[in-house]
Amino acid sequence: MSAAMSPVATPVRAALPVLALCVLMSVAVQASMLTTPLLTMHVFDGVLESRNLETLWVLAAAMLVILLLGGLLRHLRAAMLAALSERVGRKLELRALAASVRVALGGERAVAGRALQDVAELRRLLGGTVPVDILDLVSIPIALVVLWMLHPLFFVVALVSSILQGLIGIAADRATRGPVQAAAQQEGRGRRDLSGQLAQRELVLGLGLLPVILARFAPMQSHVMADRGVAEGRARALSGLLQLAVFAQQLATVAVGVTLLLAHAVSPGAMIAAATMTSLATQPVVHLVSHWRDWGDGIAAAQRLAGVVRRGRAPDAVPAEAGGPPGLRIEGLTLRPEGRTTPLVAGMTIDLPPGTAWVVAGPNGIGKSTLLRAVLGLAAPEEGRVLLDGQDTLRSDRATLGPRIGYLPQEPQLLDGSVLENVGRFAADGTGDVVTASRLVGAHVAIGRLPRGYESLAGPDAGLSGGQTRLVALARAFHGTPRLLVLDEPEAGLDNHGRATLRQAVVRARDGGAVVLLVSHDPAAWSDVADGALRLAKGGAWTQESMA
Ligand SMILES: Nc1ncnc2c1ncn2[C@@H]1O[C@H](COP(=O)(O)OP(=O)(O)OP(=O)(O)O)[C@@H](O)[C@H]1O
Repeated sequence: MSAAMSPVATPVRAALPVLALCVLMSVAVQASMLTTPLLTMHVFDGVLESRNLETLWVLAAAMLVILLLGGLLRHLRAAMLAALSERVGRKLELRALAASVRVALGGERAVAGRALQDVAELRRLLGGTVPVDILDLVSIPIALVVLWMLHPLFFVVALVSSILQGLIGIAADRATRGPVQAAAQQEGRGRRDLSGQLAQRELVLGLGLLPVILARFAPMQSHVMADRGVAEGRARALSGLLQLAVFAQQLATVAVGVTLLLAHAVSPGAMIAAATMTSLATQPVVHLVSHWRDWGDGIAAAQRLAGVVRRGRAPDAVPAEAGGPPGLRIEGLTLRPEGRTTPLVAGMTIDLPPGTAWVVAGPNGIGKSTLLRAVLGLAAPEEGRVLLDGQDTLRSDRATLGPRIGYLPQEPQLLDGSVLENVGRFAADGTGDVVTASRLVGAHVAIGRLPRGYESLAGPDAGLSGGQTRLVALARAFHGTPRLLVLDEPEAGLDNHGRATLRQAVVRARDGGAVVLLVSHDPAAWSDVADGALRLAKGGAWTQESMA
């Protein structure tokens, strides 16, 4: 398996012992199936000649027992493969989700949904008939050995046919994979665009945009159908070719058998056994080719997942630097998001000690929010690093760093759960802390007015107003005693009283030893609270100004 597939290969590697057992079971299952033609041969050659019915019954009973055992093993193997696919699927799901959340930071918001669909696709593939068919391919070498023992010419016919069928299988993969992948990509893109646009339901209906959006979706769907049609056509043609190859093999085996029989080189039983064995051994190849769509979609899903997991790999966490400066150190930071020629921030180096507050200022679109995200370790810089109390925020264990940070994004959102859980960051206890944080930012009264107070539901579909959402999110930012408080335009939507309360909350956090960084379009209004301003300008220029 290639390096690109390694994120998928790793959980599969962990399952190797079980897979090895499944291979052994497959050998036994196939051997049991291939025993039948051999016993039939004995019936033909031995029983018919000796007319000994007792031998016939013994052979029949032996055949029955072997077939029953084979069936039992087949059943056991199916159960083991199902459990294995479930386990691999669960591991993949967690990896894919964690990675897709990190990929989504770069702006690909729908990536998590797609990744989950891909895991489901892969689960279907692993839990379906394809792994069984692949394992059953062991029938081919077993049959080849037995055919060699019956007569080398049977072996040659089977070998040539197996190679031919294998080549047809590979051709089927090559011919169908491209169009299947193209169709899946188009479909994914189209669905993402459509669901993104339809999420703005009021806008879409209000402005009468639905017909336009659906009209744009239709041609994309027909491209998908066309790609799938091409793949289906090719697969049908190759499947027909495969059937032909199987018939040709059976005919060749019978022809060789009759020739050898006439030359007294084999017995009639051996000829029948060779023909039956040949068709049994080719069954898994025929199945694999006829299930082209399953493995085509599955492989495409695995490749997409591998891409997401690779792109979303968390940077290796490094321990905090012993003797690192307390507070926030921004060291040689250059930010240049993908696709930009000029940096948003160039070579920023500053120390912001604990117990200080700073306003980040600059015109619209200059890079203020991006700087805050880089400080939090959410956006990777082109150069430089950010240390919070000596801990690199990008290369850190987020579960440890998270509780030390308070963050109000520019467009705050709440997660599905109660207001209490949202403010308290889903910690098991700490109602007191939640109320303290809510009081501090002036959210307590507004929360009290909600139908179920702190137990009211929050989250995207809970129906909280924009103002209520901002207040709850502000309380969440101040919850606990964050060492770093990052607030992106915290005054937005607040009235004069709200602003005054927010100011007091910032003073409390600052005096409690936090470093506060806040974006404001009116830095002068913070002059009595902030120690200074970081001003961003065009081309990555920046200045640090004192407000004292
Ligand atoms: N991940 C990214 N990929 C590409 N471009 C990005 C990325 N992140 C930010 N940008 C671009 O960087 C620029 C600065 O955006 P940012 O939101 O940081 O500005 P801002 O100063 O906070 O703006 P505003 O005051 O309007 O909120 C924008 O042009 C934005 O499109």
